[in-house]
Amino acid sequence: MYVVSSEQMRELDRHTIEKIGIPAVALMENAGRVIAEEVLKLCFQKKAGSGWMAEASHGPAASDAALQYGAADGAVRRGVCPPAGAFEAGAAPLRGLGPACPPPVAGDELLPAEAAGQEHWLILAGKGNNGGDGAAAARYLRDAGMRVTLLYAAEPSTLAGEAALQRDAAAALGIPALVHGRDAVDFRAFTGIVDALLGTGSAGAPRGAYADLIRAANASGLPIVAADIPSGLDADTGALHEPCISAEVTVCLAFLKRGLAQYPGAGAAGRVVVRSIGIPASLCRELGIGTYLLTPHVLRTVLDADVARPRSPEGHKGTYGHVLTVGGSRTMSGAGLLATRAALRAGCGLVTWALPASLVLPLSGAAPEVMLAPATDEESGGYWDEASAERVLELAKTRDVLAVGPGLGRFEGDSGWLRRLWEGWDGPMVVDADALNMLSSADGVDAWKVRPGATVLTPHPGEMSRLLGISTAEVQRDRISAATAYAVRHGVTLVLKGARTIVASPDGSAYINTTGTSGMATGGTGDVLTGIIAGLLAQGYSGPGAAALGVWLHGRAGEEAARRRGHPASVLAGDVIDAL
Ligand SMILES: NC(=O)C1=CN([C@@H]2O[C@H](COP(=O)(O)OP(=O)(O)OC[C@H]3O[C@@H](n4cnc5c(N)ncnc54)[C@H](OP(=O)(O)O)[C@@H]3O)[C@@H](O)[C@H]2O)[C@@H](O)CC1
Ligand SMILES: Nc1ncnc2c1ncn2[C@@H]1O[C@H](COP(=O)(O)OP(=O)(O)O)[C@@H](O)[C@H]1O
Ligand SMILES: [K+]
Repeated sequence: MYVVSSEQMRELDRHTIEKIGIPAVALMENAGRVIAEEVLKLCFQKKAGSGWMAEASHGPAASDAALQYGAADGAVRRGVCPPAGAFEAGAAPLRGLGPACPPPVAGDELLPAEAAGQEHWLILAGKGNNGGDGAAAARYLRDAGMRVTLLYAAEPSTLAGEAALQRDAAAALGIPALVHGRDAVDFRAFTGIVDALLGTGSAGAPRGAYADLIRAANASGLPIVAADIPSGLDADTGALHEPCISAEVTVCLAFLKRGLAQYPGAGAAGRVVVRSIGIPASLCRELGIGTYLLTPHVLRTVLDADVARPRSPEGHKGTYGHVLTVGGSRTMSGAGLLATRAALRAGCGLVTWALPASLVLPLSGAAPEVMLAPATDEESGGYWDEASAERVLELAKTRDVLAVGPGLGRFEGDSGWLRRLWEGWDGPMVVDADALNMLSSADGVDAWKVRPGATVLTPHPGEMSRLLGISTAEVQRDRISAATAYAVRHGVTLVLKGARTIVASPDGSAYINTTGTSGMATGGTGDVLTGIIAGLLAQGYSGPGAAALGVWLHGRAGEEAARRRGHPASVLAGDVIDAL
């Protein structure tokens, strides 16, 4: 699934209208229609969930709707909404039972007429095209049997172009139109709100009437369906302006906007449904859009990485590569162990763990599948030293991938030590934890050799802030840009961790992950990720492929660990490895 910025969305709109010849008003008409459809589905879901449908439905309308949602799987009884964007034409006829053909279904009747008649929705409309979408949606909702009232943020005469056409069409149908500041509005008279105040053309915090209406809508307690984005959300970064709509559903038009894929925006948007409005997806490819939501389909088709991870029946341990983990120290040996075990669970053939010499004996047997290699002299007291770089390079000669950082600690001359590995080892390398801090404190990183092998950096936001020399808050304000800019500039794959982890590749493309759980906010899960990515690199995946598949699998394993434990709060990093 493509993820676009406002600027890219404008380009896609322009191209569709000017080059393909689809009139702007047709796009807006489609927008209005899909927004209305999602409102009707939400109403249906709420009615079905409340049991109203079962009690009140003796008439044909309710059974029509049930047919449309495929009642056979029990979805209607449980009040579960059908999959986003999926409209069933009708349930399959029951063969051999009853009439051969089901009765005709009114395809537009998404909500039984009786239920629609109980709804009265307030459509908040801005003066731009987002407001035009709202006016178009109002007509479809009215046509479905709902009462609707438009509330304009500005004098309706200020609407222009397609939005003015939609305003006039709604007025011609007699849809009541109120204007903020002129007409008194009691929000308690309504059953739901469509937020069509501000879309991708908005800039900065909502002003004046827009801010008043957003506050009133949030305070009303009514369900809010946002058109395209919640008003007040920065569509590019996911930052929330004050105030910002808190939506139950966001009907995102054409393509997912960046701000809906990142927190805190994802939280304000509620359930996000991306609906087509006639802008062809092939245009994204033509216009070079390279930001994606990370799905198994994107992994397979864009990154050549299959979540099924097929293995050759005749493969042997040599087929799947050998990882050298470089990490662990006296007070943080567990980090090295977690990365090492995770690499094995990710499916590589062999793992050797290089660690300070005095830790070898105490840790022998901690993971029987792992080989241990002393990387320092006995005197190091369980910590790393500058001289160990040569020994690590020697060990690396017979291994395929280096995973450097978990539990490493800092030591005298460590940035020079990292540079020795960076420039002396040409194969794939994962750089994490204190190795990232060594990189941050190194002088003149730009002069370091460009590595021929894949280089994957896995910072959390704090480590990213040190790499960029900006605050963590600044990193979080626009995570996609921060990750992409660094990856392109330094020719590395950069994994910016945290909820909705971003994988940025050196060619400028970026992938936003959606797997994972808050249960993974616990010490050691980052070390597990490092091991997984190293294990995948050893099996021959590209840097971006290993990083993206690794992040996806890591999140899925975290979800599974939370399920097994019964609560996310009880997940330990080791559980994530066990769930792989
Ligand atoms: N063909 C297309 O393009 C299609 C577009 N589509 C839809 O259009 C949306 C984009 O529409 P858009 O570009 O007209 O901008 P939009 O989001 O309505 O806001 C602009 C208006 O808001 C105002 N305003 C801005 N910032 C403000 C603030 N902070 N506080 C207060 N006011 C503020 C600004 O006023 P101004 O500052 O210019 O006086 C201007 O009047 C897109 O999200 C999708 O829903 C679909 O119909 C499909 C076809
Ligand atoms: N709320 C969350 N949702 C999804 N994933 C999360 C969440 N919180 C943390 N994670 C994941 O857990 C891992 C934590 O890594 P990190 O901060 O490096 O921990 P550590 O250094 O203790 O190993 C990252 O992969 C991060 O994306
Ligand atoms: K909106």
